[in-house]
Amino acid sequence: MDVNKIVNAASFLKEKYSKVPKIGLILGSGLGVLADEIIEPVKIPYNEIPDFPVSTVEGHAGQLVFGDLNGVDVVAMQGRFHYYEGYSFDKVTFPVRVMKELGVEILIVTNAAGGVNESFTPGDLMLISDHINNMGSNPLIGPNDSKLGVRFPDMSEAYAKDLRKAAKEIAQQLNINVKEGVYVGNTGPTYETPAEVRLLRVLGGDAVGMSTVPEVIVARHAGLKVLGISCISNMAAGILDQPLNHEEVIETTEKVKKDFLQYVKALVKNMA
Ligand SMILES: Nc1nc2ncn(CCNC(CO)CO)c2c(=O)[nH]1
Repeated sequence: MDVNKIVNAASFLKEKYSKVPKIGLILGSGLGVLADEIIEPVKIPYNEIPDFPVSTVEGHAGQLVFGDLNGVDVVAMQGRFHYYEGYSFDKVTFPVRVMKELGVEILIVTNAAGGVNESFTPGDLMLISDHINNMGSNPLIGPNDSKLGVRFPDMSEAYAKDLRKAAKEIAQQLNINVKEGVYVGNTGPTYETPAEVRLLRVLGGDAVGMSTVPEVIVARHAGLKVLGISCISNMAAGILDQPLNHEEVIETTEKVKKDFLQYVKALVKNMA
């Protein structure tokens, strides 16, 4: 990872938005609607930001949105980058490095995911308690730049306990039934097979997706606190014995957006 590119991109963005965002948000498939809630937004298309990739997936816009969300200065990624798009892990996680350089302290990462835990129902929100990196690689492989983080980062609390505790309390206050579980990150772009789902369940997985793990690894390397939320957009392969498709993912996230918006806005306010 080239530190000069991180500093250059951050300098470009600081010219556009002078405040220091405390919270960074990565909005998954169909969840970008949260960025539309940002007050006095400053929107910067990814293709204008030096060394930023561009999103190529339906349900992922392609812009950074700075502004006020429930009284807190935030920067939201309306559209994320995925390894399956052909981007390197460096490219996928570059926005997290830039968020750190901008002064972000807490990263809220969201995604749409398949339910591996058979007690889940499409439309559930799941607080991520931990993750399993099933992507066969790691964004930190290669020379370590100590200016960015330590060589061997601790991952025993990748998802901050205090933030998760507060998030569960807020869910109760809002009467939102939030699950909690382990997110498994696959490379994609294929959805998982029924046999893989059975393996992931044996391994302790509760939800499966194609993102989040690289961004969280880099966020922890950079010293950001992390809170993760999955929107269970369908059940994983073999559970309902029906084919999986991206259109269903988008449809389900559309159905849950009211609860999702209310919940994440309350979480942000609590982090002020
Ligand atoms: N069974 C299952 N359901 C899912 N819903 C969302 N995703 C995350 C992947 N999202 C892709 C394709 O929808 C777009 O980024 C998945 C997944 O990987 N598996």
